Amino acid sequence: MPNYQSPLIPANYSRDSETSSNAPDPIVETHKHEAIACLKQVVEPVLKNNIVSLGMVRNLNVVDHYVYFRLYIGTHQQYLQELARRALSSLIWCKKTYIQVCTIPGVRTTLAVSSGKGGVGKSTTAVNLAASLKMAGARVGLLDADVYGPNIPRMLGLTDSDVQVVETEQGQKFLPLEAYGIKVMSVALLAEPEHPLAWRGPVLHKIVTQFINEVEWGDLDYLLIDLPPGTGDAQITIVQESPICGAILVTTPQQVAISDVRRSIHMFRNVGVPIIGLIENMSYLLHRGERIAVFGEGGGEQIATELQVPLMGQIPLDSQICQSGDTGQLLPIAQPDANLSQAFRQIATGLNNTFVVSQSAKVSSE
Ligand SMILES: Nc1ncnc2c1ncn2[C@@H]1O[C@H](COP(=O)(O)OP(=O)(O)OP(=O)(O)O)[C@@H](O)[C@H]1O
Repeated sequence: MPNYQSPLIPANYSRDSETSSNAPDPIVETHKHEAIACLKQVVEPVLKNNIVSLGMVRNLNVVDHYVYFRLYIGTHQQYLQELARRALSSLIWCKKTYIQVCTIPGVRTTLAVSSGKGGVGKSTTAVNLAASLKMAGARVGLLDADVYGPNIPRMLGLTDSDVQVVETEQGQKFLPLEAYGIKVMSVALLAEPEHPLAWRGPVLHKIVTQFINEVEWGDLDYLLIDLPPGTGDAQITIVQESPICGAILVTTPQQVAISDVRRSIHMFRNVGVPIIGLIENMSYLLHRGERIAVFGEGGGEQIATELQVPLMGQIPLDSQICQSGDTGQLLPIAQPDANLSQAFRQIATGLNNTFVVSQSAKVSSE
């Protein structure tokens, strides 16, 4: 896998030993549980949770007396590797630990923006959230990985732009474009215009891993990844291949959108990626100071309570957001006092309190 530190596979490691028997070896299973229990003692101090619950430890395997796993972390969290190694050293049977560190160089916090179904305003949310984070002083990148409908370049007025390739120490990389101070890369920028993006299986996997690893982002506080809607191949590949710290789910108040969100939440939990929260888009229409619930009421709150995820914010319907989508003007920048801009600002502040502000507080206290 390009740009990931080489996995130091033990010399006597063989994939056959993973598959030689269908029945799980009870000793291996016990050792795996013990290894996970040790890793659960390693706490990420800013997020105040252990690295297993944060979805940072994946593909954990025990072969003979060796523990192998992938550690998905931000560029500022390299120290967790040493803490994980130390935690495992308490296992008397464990002779050596092999950790494959998976990081996007320069990127601190990678967040996925996802939705259970298409058309709920996922890309609109990703773009406006990126703009609000940028307005709050963060360095932001936006990766449009919606292979089935990449429309972020159009939303940012970047349709005719060419992507440059640069030489770096790690080989050739794509240079992201920039709009409103946000770094942008999209599958649409690499595809032929008007050519349908019907990527599947290995091609999809290759494109996605290239995207994640072969873009020269520079230093970013946040990389927002706009995922394709739903819970299919493409989403799972991206989520499994990238150091995503958490997922933000976008829904509308309608019942049908909510049942899809439920499926999405289960998918993220199955692959061990924490849900940061839920954004209810198109929540209401503001008319003469009154909120009109065009698509029903309370859906976001209901699912947030049911599945125990925070409701990060409710975004109103606003016809101006469509204009901004079509003309490349962003409401949080052009009209920071608009109701919709304020709703996004509140969400950005919440994220900054979790990921960036508290992190700088940590750095200054060190
Ligand atoms: N809060 C809002 N108020 C008014 N219109 C909105 C709002 N959010 C999104 N829209 C409009 O809804 C349409 C769909 O939005 P968008 O493309 O962001 O959805 P999506 O979930 O990313 O769709 P897909 O996943 O199918 O690409 C767009 O025309 C967008 O301008």
